[in-house]
Amino acid sequence: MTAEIIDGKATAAELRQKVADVGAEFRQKTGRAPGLAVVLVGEHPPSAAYVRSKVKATLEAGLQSFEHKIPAETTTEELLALVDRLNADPAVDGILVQLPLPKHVDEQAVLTRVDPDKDVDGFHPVNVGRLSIGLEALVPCTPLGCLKLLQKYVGDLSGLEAVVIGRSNIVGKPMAQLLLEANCTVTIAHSRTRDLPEVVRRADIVVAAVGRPELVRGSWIKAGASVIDVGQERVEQPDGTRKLLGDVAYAEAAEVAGSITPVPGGVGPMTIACLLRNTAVAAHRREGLPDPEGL
Ligand SMILES: Nc1nc(=O)c2c([nH]1)NC[C@@H]1CN(c3ccc(C(=O)N[C@@H](CCC(=O)O)C(=O)O)cc3)C=[N+]21
Ligand SMILES: [Mg+2]
Repeated sequence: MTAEIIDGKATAAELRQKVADVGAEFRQKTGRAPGLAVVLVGEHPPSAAYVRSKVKATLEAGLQSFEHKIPAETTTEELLALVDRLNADPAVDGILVQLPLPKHVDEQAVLTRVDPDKDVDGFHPVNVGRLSIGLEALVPCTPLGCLKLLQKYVGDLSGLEAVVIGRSNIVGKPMAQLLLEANCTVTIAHSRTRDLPEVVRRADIVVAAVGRPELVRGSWIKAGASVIDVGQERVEQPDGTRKLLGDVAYAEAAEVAGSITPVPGGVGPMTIACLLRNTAVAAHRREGLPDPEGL
């Protein structure tokens, strides 16, 4: 058996097109396009590359982009002052502070300063709490993208066994909340889990988000399961080239899984599309308009 490939790139392109349509309609109603502010502190090359692709996607969807590149030496106080200005700016519907922040910056203070209504990353404690009690919230982009892929490729998730590997605030925990909301039976596994292979073997849905290249082996996967791979690490190959690897040994897993995301071209593109989606949704809520349909 060979797994169906879950095409994150194509699904993300569809979502981005919907955001573009919804954004154009929003502009007709309000006289402005939804706006996303991205804050990049310092020059960490991978972060700079991610920010470039976010800005490009924002502009391609016809949204307004506000880019703030500030020096690595910026203090917590200065960063809080920038967030305050973005919170007060009526043209800004979404604020994303690119992580990781430099070590001297109080990351939690910065994330908690973002207006929860503009928190398109869904990292503010108010949005975390709202998600956990089933209220309308802005939901973190990576787990939201994973859920959308599962809904498209699996359909109704009700009653399925889901195992999330990884317990980060950015992916693992919100992913578990979303799967629970979708009526899955959810297990969160992590580095201290005893007999991880045996835990994963009972899963109909596996979400791997640990950041350990090819940790999850094909022999861990139940036949027909759906596998979502959030990992992406650049790993040097024997021939000296660098390859992007996920948390799942793809070739092995694809022989047993029912469906699986590739790396690249799986979860990554959905993260960016969901960022645009969250910006459009935040813009509608801020203007008192009903949530756009089909996003
Ligand atoms: N406040 C904040 N919000 C984030 O959402 C956030 C962040 N900080 N910091 C860094 C991580 C990482 N991240 C990715 C987004 C897209 C791809 C992506 O599109 N990846 C491509 C491959 C890209 C490549 O080749 O390197 C793919 O999977 O096909 C990857 C990683 C968002 N992040
Ligand atoms: Mg973890």
